[in-house]
Amino acid sequence: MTADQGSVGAEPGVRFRKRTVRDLELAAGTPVLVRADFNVPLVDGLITDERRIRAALPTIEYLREHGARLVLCSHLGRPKGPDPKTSLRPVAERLSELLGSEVVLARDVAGPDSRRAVEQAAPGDVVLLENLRWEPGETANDPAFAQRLAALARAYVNDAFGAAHRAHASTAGVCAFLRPAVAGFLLEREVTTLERLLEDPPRPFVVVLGGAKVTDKIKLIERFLELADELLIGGAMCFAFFRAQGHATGASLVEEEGVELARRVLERAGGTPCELVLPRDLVVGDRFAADAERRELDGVDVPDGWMGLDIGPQTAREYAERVKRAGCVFWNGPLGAFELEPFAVGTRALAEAVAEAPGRTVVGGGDSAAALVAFGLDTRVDHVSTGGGAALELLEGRKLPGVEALDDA
Ligand SMILES: Nc1ncnc2c1ncn2[C@@H]1O[C@H](COP(=O)(O)OP(=O)(O)O)[C@@H](O)[C@H]1O
Ligand SMILES: O=C(OP(=O)(O)O)[C@H](O)COP(=O)(O)O
Repeated sequence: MTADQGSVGAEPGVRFRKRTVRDLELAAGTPVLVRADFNVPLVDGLITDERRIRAALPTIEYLREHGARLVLCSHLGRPKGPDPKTSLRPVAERLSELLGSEVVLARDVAGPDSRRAVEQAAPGDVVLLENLRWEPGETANDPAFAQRLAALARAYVNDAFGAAHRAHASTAGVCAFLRPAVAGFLLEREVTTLERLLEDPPRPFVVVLGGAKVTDKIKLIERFLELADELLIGGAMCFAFFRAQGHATGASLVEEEGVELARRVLERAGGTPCELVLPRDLVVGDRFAADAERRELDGVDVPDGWMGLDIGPQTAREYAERVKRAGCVFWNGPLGAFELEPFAVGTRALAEAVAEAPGRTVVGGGDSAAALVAFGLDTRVDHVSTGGGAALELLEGRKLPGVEALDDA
């Protein structure tokens, strides 16, 4: 419906169990270590999607206004050690522009240059450490590295929702050495928005799941069969269901391991309050390519030599209608091979329906968020999560180490 990416605070009606930046008592110049998720996509050194940087601004601005010295840190990519290609310099430059003041990029990760930069910073200044993953102690959650990070500041704020499912030195280990340890506004918003889907969703609650693999999403499917009113399935994942039902799947991407899981889901769905909905028609191609021959099938039996690459027009219309009637919609995973223009129609129709839906709309990160951005519709959804894996783990009911480590409210 409308964008709330800039809004801060817990989702109304949901209590956040952790202390937040609002609970910090900050004297002028207090150094605060802020873990953000600036893991943004880069092409030739240029940031192609800056939503994660913008989403961190409310916490950064709040701390600056309260006179803190900010010590920002993040990972970028999965480097095995220091590598200029994964430097946070492009992030420091973009953040400087967005804040309208210089962000000093330290040359190391909590080493002598970081310490010097923090010492020289004035109240309201921002220092960004280099890529946390240049240090092996980060992913190993090494206490010695966590202690080095902690020594840079007198309070810790975690605002890195996208990395909250990682038990790393900067997301979890550091809290053993640095208190208070509180959540930033983004982390609070993400957790409470997603938890509300599990606790008290406006009804009817319609969930749309797509993507490649049933095995990736099986826990989510099982959870939503108990919680949602309607569960609409799309993407290559539906071929495991069709195979389990005995339909021909041609050359479609079928995950063998997923077929048995899909069979179990189909058996269980009858005994739940949720309506499980599969596509009624499909678009097929003669190969996985943008210039493939494209055909619309009136049904779901895929002929030999063809592969299902999108939901068909009847299914797209039906899913759009269900989404528009929903009190609340959660969408994760594209409904077809949306990177290939001829097979993006179903995913685009769903994205448009989510944008137009009058109910509450929440989109998980990953490819569905990328699709929304590509279609220019991301600002018309109530909440687009900045986390892919983190959002799914939270919705599966798993505890996020980056949240658990913080001070209880
Ligand atoms: N019918 C299909 N055939 C082949 N690939 C598909 C099909 N539907 C979706 N995909 C692919 O699935 C990928 C996304 O799957 P996944 O990573 O599970 O989603 P997400 O990142 O949203 O969780 C996309 O690259 C998309 O091209
Ligand atoms: O981009 C991220 O994950 P996501 O693609 O699941 O949203 C996070 O920054 C976590 O990165 P990681 O999966 O390398 O730990």
